[in-house]
Amino acid sequence: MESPPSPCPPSTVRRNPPRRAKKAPCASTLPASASVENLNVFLRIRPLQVLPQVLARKPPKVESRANGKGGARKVDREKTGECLTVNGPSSVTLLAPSSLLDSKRIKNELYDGFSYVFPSDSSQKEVYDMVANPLVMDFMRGKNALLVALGPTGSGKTYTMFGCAKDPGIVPLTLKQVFRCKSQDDHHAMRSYYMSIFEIYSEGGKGEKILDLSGNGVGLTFQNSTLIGLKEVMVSNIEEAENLLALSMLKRSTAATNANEQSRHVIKSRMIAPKAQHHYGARLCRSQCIINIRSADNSLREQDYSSDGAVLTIVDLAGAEKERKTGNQGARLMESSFINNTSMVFGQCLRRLILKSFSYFFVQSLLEHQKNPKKPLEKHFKNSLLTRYLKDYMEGKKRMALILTVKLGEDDYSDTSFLLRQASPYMKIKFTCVEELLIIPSKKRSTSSLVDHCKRRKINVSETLLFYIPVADVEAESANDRNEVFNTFEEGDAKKQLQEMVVPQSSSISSEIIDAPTTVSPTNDELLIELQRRARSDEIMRNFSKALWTVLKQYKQKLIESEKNVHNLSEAFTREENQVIKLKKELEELRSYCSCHRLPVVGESSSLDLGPVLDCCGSDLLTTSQINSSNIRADFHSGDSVTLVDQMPASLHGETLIQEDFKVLSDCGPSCTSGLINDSDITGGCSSPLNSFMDNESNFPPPSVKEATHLEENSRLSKPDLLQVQHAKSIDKYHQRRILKEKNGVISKSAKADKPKRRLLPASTMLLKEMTGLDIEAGNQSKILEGKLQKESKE
Ligand SMILES: Nc1ncnc2c1ncn2[C@@H]1O[C@H](COP(=O)(O)OP(=O)(O)OP(=O)(O)O)[C@@H](O)[C@H]1O
Repeated sequence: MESPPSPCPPSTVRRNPPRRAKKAPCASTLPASASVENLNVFLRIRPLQVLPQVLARKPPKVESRANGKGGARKVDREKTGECLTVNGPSSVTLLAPSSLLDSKRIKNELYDGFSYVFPSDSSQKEVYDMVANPLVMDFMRGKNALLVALGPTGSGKTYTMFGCAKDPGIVPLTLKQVFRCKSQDDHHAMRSYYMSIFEIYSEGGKGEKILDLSGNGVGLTFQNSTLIGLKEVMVSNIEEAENLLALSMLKRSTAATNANEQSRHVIKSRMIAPKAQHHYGARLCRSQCIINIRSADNSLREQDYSSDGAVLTIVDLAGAEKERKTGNQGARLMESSFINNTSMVFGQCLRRLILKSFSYFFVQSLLEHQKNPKKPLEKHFKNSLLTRYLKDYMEGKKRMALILTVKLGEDDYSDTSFLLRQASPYMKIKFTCVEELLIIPSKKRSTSSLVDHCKRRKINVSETLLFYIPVADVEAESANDRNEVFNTFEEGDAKKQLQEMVVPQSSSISSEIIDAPTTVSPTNDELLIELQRRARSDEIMRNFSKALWTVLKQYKQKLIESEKNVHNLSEAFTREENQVIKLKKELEELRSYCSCHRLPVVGESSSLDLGPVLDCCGSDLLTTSQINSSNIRADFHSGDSVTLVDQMPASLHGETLIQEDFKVLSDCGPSCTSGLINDSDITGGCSSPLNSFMDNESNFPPPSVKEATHLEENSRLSKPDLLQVQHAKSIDKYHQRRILKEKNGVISKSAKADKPKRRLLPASTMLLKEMTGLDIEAGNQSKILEGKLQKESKE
């Protein structure tokens, strides 16, 4: 039965949406197969003054508040100096101090939707029954559970969790309940229980440390989501468990700050025996204390114990405090910063859970992630050791409950207001993908058969679906929430996409389930477990694909870089090739200029002027007289000619010739291409290249008168004689030019050094012999012999 939302007076602001307060779950009412649950957030108000008579008085009757009216207690703030009034079992009003109210800056605030509000006169037993007992029952059924106490310093967290000797708190009462069940139920009697207690603290604010309280009090390290070295102590009965608890509490690091000086006075005034104070941690603790109770199946081998069984975790957080108020300095200030940081991170994780419970969280974050892959999915739990340890809870994979403790005094208004504002949205958190750990063997078997069946049916369930299956199955309230979720999406693609993702898949899965053979009739709970398992494997695959994606991206980057390199190299190669082509062209050009190197092809009626040929060989030792021009006349055509350079020995290829000279000599060439040399060739010299050379060479002296007459005489000579004359003239020109250049210092020493040597004579002769088939030397020798004979005959 649900109570109507509390009315909100005009002078009061409603801080959280008017939700129908849920009936506080208790052992008897909590359904075993509840699949979707809200996070239970309880509020406990510490009495304004903790007097011995408070402890001594009898606890009020629970029924009077449970009906929704008994808890309401209108308090006249002016009279009591209280800042909080209880309106009902699920709502409170925070009364602003009169100074702030008068300035109209602040209004009274109404906080609604708590699982239950424990007024200041609530007893420990009452708190246990409402808060912890349902979790203990779940634990005994094999479900994991977590209970966390949150609140400002001195608000009664430790008191609520541990209590005192006379009035034990949640932890000792839990242990009692566990061992009572063990003794009463045969099934539980088969199980063993292990306890581990440790604290996370900061020594002078220098990093977070973990201390094993249940073991030897040694420091622990946290690696890969496990505490290394944490000792689990097996407890067989309530006495053992209580002793271990008392010993551990003695080890717990404590220190008082200015802020809880008052509390210390309270302790003193309560006149609780020091032993009792220490017995259940009534000291003021500046560390996060974590108590684990684990159940294990006796039938399992020892090595399997650690992985088996449910765990009930109870956390007593160190109280957040305002540095301004405490006046902490130095190491104490650092320490309180660490505590505040842990509280803040814890709050961030819970706020993230709120989004997650609205189902579209994953879709939204995945869409965001797809848009901007560099943006990491936020993981606040990594920011503190406690939240890292409680990772599964912080990700909504396991159930938990919160108990907020607040102080009632007007001085505590800001602390109380801060906590209530921070915690009021936590009530929206829903557990939709809790990983169930069923320890009952029969259930295990049925689950595995269901898993096999589902495998056969190839039911494909995505994580998104996981959120909606229970939503579709459960009732109207959940359906409304789903609509809320859809409505939060803007009209357009995103909404369509989400609907497409959800609706067809859920319909397909339901049809699959309907089609399934009637021999297997899995319950919703079992189906949910299977879906959760699948969601987990989906998540693993998603993470794997993310990693793969990252690696592929890196490879792609490398590929692009190497492609660029290849491109650059190919460009360089093309440049080099062009360069080579250019150089080849230049070489060709040079060769083409060097037409005098062309060897005449011996034709049928070839007539050759050997002058240029001899010139090009640099054979200045050859004289016209040595050449029988009539014998070596050749008529060659440019097209048929074979280059002399190609056929010359390597030693003659431009190595022994001075380049400059080579050019000069080569310039004579084209004159030869015209076939037989005309008279004009002799008088006018060579054809254009030679002419141009002659014209350009201003330093070249014009022919003397003597030479002119000699030329005239020559013009009357026969053609073979003319050839001789032309040859002699070109050699003459060559010599003249050399002398001129030497004078002008154009020819360098090295060039002089490269001057053709005498030994070239046989080579050129050989070449000529080869090319023309004429034996110049033989001819010369025969000439000499002829001359000698003539001389002798004259004599
Ligand atoms: N409901 C209560 N009834 C009687 N005494 C209470 C109650 N709540 C708290 N106290 C007393 O108030 C004092 C401070 O409480 P407690 O040490 O539990 O605060 P705390 O929130 O744990 O502080 P811290 O965060 O600094 O550890 C203690 O002496 C405790 O006995």
